[in-house]
Amino acid sequence: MPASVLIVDDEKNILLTLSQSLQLAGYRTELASSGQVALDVVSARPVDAILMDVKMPDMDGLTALGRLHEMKPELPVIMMSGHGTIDTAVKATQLGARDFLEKPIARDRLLVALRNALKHQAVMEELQELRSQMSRYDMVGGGPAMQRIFSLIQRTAPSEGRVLITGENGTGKELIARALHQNSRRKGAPFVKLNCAAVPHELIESELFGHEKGAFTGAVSVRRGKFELAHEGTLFLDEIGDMPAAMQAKLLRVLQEGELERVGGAETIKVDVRVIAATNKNLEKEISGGHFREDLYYRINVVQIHSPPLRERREDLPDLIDTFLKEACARNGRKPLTLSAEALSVMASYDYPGNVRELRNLVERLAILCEGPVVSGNEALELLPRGRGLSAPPPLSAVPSPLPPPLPNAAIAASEPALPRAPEPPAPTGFRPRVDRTFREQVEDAEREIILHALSHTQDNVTEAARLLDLERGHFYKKMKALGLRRSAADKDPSPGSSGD
Ligand SMILES: Nc1ncnc2c1ncn2[C@@H]1O[C@H](COP(=O)(O)OP(=O)(O)OP(=O)(O)O)[C@@H](O)[C@H]1O
Repeated sequence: MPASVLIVDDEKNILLTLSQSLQLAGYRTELASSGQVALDVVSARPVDAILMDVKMPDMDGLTALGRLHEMKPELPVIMMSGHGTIDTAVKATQLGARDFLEKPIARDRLLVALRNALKHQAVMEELQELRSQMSRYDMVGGGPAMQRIFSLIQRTAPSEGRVLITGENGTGKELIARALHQNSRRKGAPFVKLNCAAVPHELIESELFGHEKGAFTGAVSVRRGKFELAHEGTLFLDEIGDMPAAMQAKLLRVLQEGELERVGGAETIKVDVRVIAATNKNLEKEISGGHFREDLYYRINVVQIHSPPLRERREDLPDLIDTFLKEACARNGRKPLTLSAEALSVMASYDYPGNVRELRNLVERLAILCEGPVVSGNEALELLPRGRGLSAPPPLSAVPSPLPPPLPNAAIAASEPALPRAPEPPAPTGFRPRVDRTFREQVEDAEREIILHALSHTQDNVTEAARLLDLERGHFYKKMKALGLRRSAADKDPSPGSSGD
């Protein structure tokens, strides 16, 4: 549909001439003989742009412009005047006019001004839509990759289609899964998450399907699994590429038939769950290597959303940094910080192997350590891990900075409370600090490692393992439970209940 232009002038001839020119150029026109009539038209029906004279009896153009701007700040208005002075033009711009034309008006100049005003308007509307999508999905990023993701979320969320989200760690896969749930008809029901890589293989079935009382050692009461908990809602299976083969077959059955049995149970339970899965692995490679079932892959991969690494969408960095900086400053009770152009270019030269999660942590660190109010290039430089991931040398010479250098990992470890002494201290087996998992997740990983190591050292004797780590036996049990570890059949201890915890 052609754009509609409201022309406002008290001189009939001008109204008719301008209207003719615009109609010839393909616009629809409406005519108003005064500022008041223009206000009435705009409040009655939509117009796309206004062309308005300054000098009119009753209500002059500038007064009408001020009122219009209050009513519809986004509506583009082009002012025109036969006695245009610089002052009037400046005033009109201050009141929100998009352009100012001098009478007599050259047709070409008029058409260019109108085209520009409408184009500007379209861009603003697009930006507005993007902003509202971003706040709707709790995700930041206006670049083409994020726009593609928003559009896929918008089209997929209302359906029942299963979605496979792929991408490196920390790229926002869980946020996408949550956005899909929040924008689906299931949003009133639970969103339940299971990280398949974080649960020991022998526990994953009972985590997903639940268990009956006495199903195995430690199953002291009936427990509903994640599928039951997610009934009528969404189950997010993170790191599905790490699901053990036996479990993949069982998952396939639930996806095909919508029913399951709890571990140790005979009753068949019907579930209505939308499954969204995520992985940082290449599942096609996993299939060729015999580690992932092809039939399961096709079941979970109805729609695929790929979340690219941050280094491939650097255009999102300014928005992400700005958002995280505002959040971090508010959280740490300090005045808002801004980034200098040098700091931004330093931050943009880093590759972020831990993706958005790593960026968020670095920005938090900036908010805590920088003096402000503007972060300098050197402060940003000091913040980045040295010698890792820089895609190009930062454009600054490394001069001394007011910031302390980043804490080496050893120093961080040294500032943590030391583990209790034990007669034969078991060392964590394979834990390495990572930037792609949160602090809490890494501490839990380390705790799980320590406990499993102690248990293997004592042939699963819990009392002995707790003693070795200098922990209360009851506390040791609680920790195991919180970390998703269960006592194995080999555990020769009496039940934790008998210890009174
Ligand atoms: N587009 C985004 N806008 C705002 N925050 C984001 C965005 N993408 C990721 N984040 C933030 O980055 C962190 C990691 O995101 P998320 O947990 O969704 O990533 P993930 O890909 O699921 O990671 P993992 O594979 O390690 O589970 C979170 O703090 C999240 O809020």
